[in-house]
Amino acid sequence: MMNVVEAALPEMLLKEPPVAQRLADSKLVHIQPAALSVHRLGVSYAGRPVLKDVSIDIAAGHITALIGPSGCGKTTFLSCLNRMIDLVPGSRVTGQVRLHGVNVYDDAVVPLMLRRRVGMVFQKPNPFPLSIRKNLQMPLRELGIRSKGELEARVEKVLQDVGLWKEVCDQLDKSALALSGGQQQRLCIARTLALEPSTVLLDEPCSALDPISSGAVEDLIAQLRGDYTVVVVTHNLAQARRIADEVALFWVQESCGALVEFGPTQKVFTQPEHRLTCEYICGMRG
Ligand SMILES: Nc1ncnc2c1ncn2[C@@H]1O[C@H](COP(=O)(O)OP(=O)(O)OP(=O)(O)O)[C@@H](O)[C@H]1O
Repeated sequence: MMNVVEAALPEMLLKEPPVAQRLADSKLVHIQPAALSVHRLGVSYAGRPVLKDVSIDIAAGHITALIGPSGCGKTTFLSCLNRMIDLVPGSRVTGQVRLHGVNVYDDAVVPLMLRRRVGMVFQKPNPFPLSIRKNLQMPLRELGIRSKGELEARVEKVLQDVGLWKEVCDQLDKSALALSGGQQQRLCIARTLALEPSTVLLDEPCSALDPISSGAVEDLIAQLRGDYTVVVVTHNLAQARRIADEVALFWVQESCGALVEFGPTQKVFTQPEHRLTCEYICGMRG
């Protein structure tokens, strides 16, 4: 289901209306069932290939988990989806990533605009060293919201959305760094959601947290289903099984990361097609 923001997405990603018009005219912009369509993606760092020939369709509104042993290219894959990879010196990307039909590597796409639509949350919570309120007002101001009343209402809304409002409503002017790790991570997710993304990328969002905080963040991720397209890297297979609609297993093959298996979670965990998947989920490999 497309919301208004997604419907306007291609234009918002592009620098100039004439380019958007040209793409629309050439029928390159059209709605696809997949939110993200990755075709023959390859990545190298300083000439060393680390990911090869990955093709995958990520369904809109679903949660897709990326699993696999350390170094198989999960983070690299994730960072191609919103072009965070552009920030790594010496990185080179080949192939295509299409977001609702738009090639995100098109020259006309503005990476900063893309990253608003495709937000990212990292392993270690990274709130700004500012108050809780300011952490959220900053992205809201980026959206052009200036009215004090609207800013207050939006701050409350995103905190409600991540289940933090009751915990922090009487301490909004306290430093975000004084929150627990789990609260900081939920605040970082709130900060990402404040920019009204269509897609949220999460790179091992629970692995730096204690079990209780991890559970709270996991519950929050599960609640994003339907409203956002979510791609999450996790080493926690039980977590992938609990929250993901689809699972992608990556592996290092011939010294380079590759996609081994991709499919519905239930199928990957109970009837895997590949021996490596079977061995990995049974704990015999990886
Ligand atoms: N900035 C970089 N410069 C050079 N090589 C890199 C860089 N980032 C990652 N790599 C290499 O690319 C390969 C894939 O790394 P990546 O972090 O994507 O794997 P991963 O599956 O996410 O690993 P982990 O589960 O340990 O986080 C590894 O061999 C890694 O050493």
